[in-house]
This record gives sequence, C-alpha cells and structure tokens, in this order.
Amino acid sequence: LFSSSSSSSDMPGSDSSSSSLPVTLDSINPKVLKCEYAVRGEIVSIAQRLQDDLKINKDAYPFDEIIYCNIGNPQSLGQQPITFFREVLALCSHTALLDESATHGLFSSDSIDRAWKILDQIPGKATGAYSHSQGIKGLRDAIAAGIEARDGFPADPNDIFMTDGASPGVHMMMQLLISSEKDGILCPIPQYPLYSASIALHGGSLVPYYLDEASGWGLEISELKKQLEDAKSKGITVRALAVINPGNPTGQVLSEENQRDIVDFCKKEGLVLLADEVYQENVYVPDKKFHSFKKVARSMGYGEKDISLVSFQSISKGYYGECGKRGGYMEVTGFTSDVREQIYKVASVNLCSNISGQILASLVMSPPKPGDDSYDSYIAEKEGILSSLATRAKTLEEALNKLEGVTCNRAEGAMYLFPCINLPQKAIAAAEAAKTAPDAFYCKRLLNATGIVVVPGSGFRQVPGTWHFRCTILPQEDKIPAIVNRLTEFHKSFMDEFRD
Ligand SMILES: Cc1ncc(COP(=O)(O)O)c(CN[C@@H]2CONC2=O)c1O
Repeated sequence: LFSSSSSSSDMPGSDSSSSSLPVTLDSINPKVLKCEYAVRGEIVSIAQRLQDDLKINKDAYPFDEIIYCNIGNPQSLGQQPITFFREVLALCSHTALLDESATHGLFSSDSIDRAWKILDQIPGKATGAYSHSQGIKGLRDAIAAGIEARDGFPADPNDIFMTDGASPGVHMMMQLLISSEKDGILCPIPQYPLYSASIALHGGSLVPYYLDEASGWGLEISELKKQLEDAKSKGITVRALAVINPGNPTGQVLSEENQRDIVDFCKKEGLVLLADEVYQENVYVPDKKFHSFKKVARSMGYGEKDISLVSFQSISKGYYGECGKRGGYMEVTGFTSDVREQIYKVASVNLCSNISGQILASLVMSPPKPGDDSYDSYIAEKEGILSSLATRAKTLEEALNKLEGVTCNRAEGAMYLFPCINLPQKAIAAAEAAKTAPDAFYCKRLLNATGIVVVPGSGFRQVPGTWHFRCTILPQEDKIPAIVNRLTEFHKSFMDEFRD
C-alpha cells in the first residue's frame, strides 16, 4: 500500500530504458523534472488507488471512504456555491433566459439586473468571445471599485490583470522577474509549493525565509535581512519577496505593524512585493483582521513611484470556493510603463482568462450590498460558511493538540492546520528504511489506516529536523467527529508501535 502510481515505473510505456518513443525523462526540460507540487503529489496518487479498490470491494480496507484533506477545494467536500453568484453566472451564460417571463420567478431581481449590467459591458453580450487580455473592462471597473471600498484608497482598472485563478498570475510574475538561477525570490518556509514549483520551472532560485513556529508563524524582518544577505553572498540577486497572508499552510494573519515593516523592507531593498491574498476573506480569530498590502503601503504614503506591488486574489477560496471556475486577478502597481507593456504582452499571449472566471471575480469583489434583493440571503450564506470554517478550524486544532507529541498553532485564517509531530527515533528509522521522509511515512500510514489524505510537511518545506503535515479544515461539520476519532485512534497506535 506504500507504492504510488506517480512513480514512472508504474505508468505503462514510461520506462525510458525500454521506450522507443522520442521523448524520455532524459530529453525533457530538466526544470520540469526539478519542479514538485506536493498538494497533488505521491500520497494523493496512493489515495486514488485505494479509492479505486474500494469501488471494487467496499471491504478492502479498514475504512469505507477516502477523505481528501490534502487540497483547499471546498466544493469537492460539500460546500455550496453562493446563490447570487451562480444566478448571475447562469443568466450571463445563457442570455435567452433573460427573455423568458418564467425567469423572474426563478431568479432574484438583482441577479437579473446584475446580469444585464455585466452583459452590457461585453461587446455583443458574447460571453463566448475572447475579451481584452487584461479582462473585460467593465468587470475590471467593478473589481477596482471593490478594492477601493475594501481599502479606502484608489484602484485603477488598468492595473488589474484577470487570470484563470491566482496561479497563472504568479507564474506570469516569475516569468517576468527570473532571468536565470542568479535571480532569487524570497519565499516563506513553510510555503505553498506553487512558489517553489514556479521558481523551479522558470529556472530561478528560491531564497527561503523561515517563519517562526514558536511565535505563531511570525515573519521576522531580521530573518528577511539575514536571508537576503546570505543570498547576495552567493551571487544571487533577490528580485522579489513573496508573502502569503493569511498564510498557507501555516494559517497566520500578519499584524498591520509587521506589514508596514515588510513594505519598508521591500522599498529599502528594491524588492517587488508579491502579496498573495487569496485567503483575504478567511480570517477566523477576533484579534486579527486582514489588511491588504496595497492599503498598508498607501497608508504609509507610498505610491506608484515608491514600491512595486503585485496583489493576487482568487475566486477559489474565501466563502465562495469556486476553484473549478478558475477566476482571479493580479493588481499590478508601481511598474514603469515600458515594463507594464511587457506584462501586458505576456498576458496577451494567453489571449484572455475565461469569462466565467472573470464574471465571478467581479462578483466576489462587488457582491450584493445592504438593500439589494439578494443581500439577506447572500450574507446568510457567506456568514454561515465562514462561521462553520472557524468552528471546524478550532475543533481540529484542539483535537490535534491532544495527540501525543503533537503541537498545532491555531489557524488564524486560510483553510489549513499545520501540526508539528515530534516523531520517535524508531519511526524516523522505519521511514528511512522505507526510503521516505518521516512525515511522509506518517501520512502514508495514516492514509492506509484511516483513508484520510493529508500532505506531508516536507511538501511545503520546513525547518530541517522538524516534521509536520497539512490538513484542511474543509470536510463538512458532520464529518469532523469521525475524522477526529480515526486520527486519534491511528495516532495512538502509531505511537504505541514506534515509541522510543
Ligand atoms: C496561497 C495560495 N496562492 C494561490 C493559490 C492558487 O489558487 P488558484 O489558482 O485556484 O486561484 C492557492 C491555492 N491553494 C492550493 C490549492 O488547494 N490547496 C492549496 O494549498 C493558494 O493556497
């Protein structure tokens, strides 16, 4: 049960030594080989095989289902989409509905109004046509208005580049900033592996800065400075600082003071600030609040000429969880016009992001307001989802902290818990014998015993010698007790087996 379909020997015709096909592992781009993305890595491949087995024989394992806690994919675990968003999207996608009298009985009046408003901003009301390469102007207007309402500072629709999720935006910026392995990007450790994967694919160097687990995954400026100097001593020119706030996998929400220090650090060192803010709606603790880096920089008096800031947003997270619709944007500020033209050129190569994602991104940033027909139902759905996520985060955090040798910082935000496991030496030795990282060994044992899929901490990088795993807080509330019981029982048996 430990092998995985991801290893090349399992895949038909993939054994490069016997293949007569033109492409082999030796002939493809080595940057692709170097790239890793643990969120959908080996352990998920194993889980999918177990799931296939269960379809054939439901009694094959000591559990009756696989529970995927490896990926922040809310709707795959039962979260419902926001009604208003889907009503508007449906009407925009099939405009004939707007001519039907029955529609007024099926859709709220403000959904119909918003659909007309959006369609009026699309040439020929053609949602099947390519749009402007930065996205439909009217939708960028709505997003800019939403940013202004959030921050209290102006936002320019022409700074918005709409993307198929935040991922392509991150790739675009890595493509722009990285010319060789001598170009470095400061990334948090632990980090969401889109960053390490994209840096590898673009041939750059990841310059780590370690978040401090003991202080709730705090980001120390002294650590940034130390890592920057260390990179310079190795001949690496650091081009940008990536910050994920709220954090993935660590869940911390930065204090406004810490953000001000980060902005000053980037300005002083001439670094582009890549602000990944896809979890901006996911804050669960009363003592923390999301502040965009755009707002912090502007409130410090820093404008277009003071700091280069790229802010990423997505429709995949928050309370909307529209991962599969692939929507989002990057707000690009503080670049010269000639560089902006290069960013536009790269965006234009992909023609445009998908229109459904664009429509949803505009709705996320400009949702129903008090007094709108849909407002009461919208806010009830939103608050219901966010309060449930907060409850699930707390329940799982408390359960993890009761496990022998496990400590887990609270999830202040985002969608994950990232507990630290103090693994006995016997377990570490067994992992080495199985030729796998100790936390991956634990996660595979957990999967095979309970059907629960989590991602080893090694997939996010971590302080050497520490071991973690990442578990989402996404299974619906009625599933959480069973997850806690299965996890608790497994952990006790694991520790009984390997306790030193
Ligand atoms: C911090 C962060 N940035 C960007 C993304 C990319 O999202 P989209 O491309 O969908 O907008 C994710 C997705 N979260 C991944 C996917 O699910 N679990 C994760 O850790 C993320 O967690």
